[in-house]
Amino acid sequence: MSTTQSVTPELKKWLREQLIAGQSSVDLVQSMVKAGWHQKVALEAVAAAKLDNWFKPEEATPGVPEPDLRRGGCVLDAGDRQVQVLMVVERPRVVVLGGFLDDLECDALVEAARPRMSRSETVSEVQDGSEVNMARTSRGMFFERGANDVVSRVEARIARVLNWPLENGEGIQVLHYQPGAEYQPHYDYFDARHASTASILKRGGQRVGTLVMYLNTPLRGGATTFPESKMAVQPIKGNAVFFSYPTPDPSTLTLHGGAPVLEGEKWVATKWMRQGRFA
Ligand SMILES: O=C(O)CCC(=O)C(=O)O
Ligand SMILES: [Fe+2]
Repeated sequence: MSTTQSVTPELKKWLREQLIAGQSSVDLVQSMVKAGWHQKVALEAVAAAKLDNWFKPEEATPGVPEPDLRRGGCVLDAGDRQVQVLMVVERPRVVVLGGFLDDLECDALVEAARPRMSRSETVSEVQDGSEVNMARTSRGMFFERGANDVVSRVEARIARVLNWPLENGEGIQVLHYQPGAEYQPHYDYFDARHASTASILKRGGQRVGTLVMYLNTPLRGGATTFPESKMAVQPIKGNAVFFSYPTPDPSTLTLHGGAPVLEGEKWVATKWMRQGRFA
């Protein structure tokens, strides 16, 4: 063969499939060499196929909130501050953000929420409305959208970083977990089988994304866990975990929970984002 071997689209496709099927790069290079390819060409072709298999942000699902990661930025411009991109996962779609809130914002949210906390409720599975649920042993409250200056500032930041209209966001919810308290794994979208879902969906449609912001750092425990992908995000003050789910379906792998707090306490603020305007 000549030294100007060129890799055909068919070969690229085959390499990508082999990599997805679990073939090692070394084995693939060896089989290409056996088939007459120059080692250098084979190495480059396999490396290119590996890159092709990596998640391409421009192919992100439309119709859900999503930070702009197209240019591989490690830091996002949130308007009034720079937010760090700490981890990016394709499926479930999870992005961990660093420095989303500053310490003063975290403290202000906790202090504004503290006098208004009551035992958290979840949407009732049997009747219209919500009820106290043993799976959720935290205490919580909701801020109306734009409830105070800090809430407004944080809501504007969320809309900008996640490219999602502020009007599609529910009011921020603050949760407080004492030692032993947890939020057992659940999906944030509304389950079509529940009696109350039809009336909930009239206000802005389904939830399609969640941002959980950590308002303090517990001493031990309290991670946000994604059991299906065996992933845990540690709750560090000021950081946030974002995840999205284009369909209200377990295939999104967005089952998640708040692991029990083992020592200290845990405060989070959650913003749920709807498909349409949440009025
Ligand atoms: O506390 C956590 O880490 C998770 C909170 C959560 O799942 C929610 O607010 O929907
Ligand atoms: Fe949740």
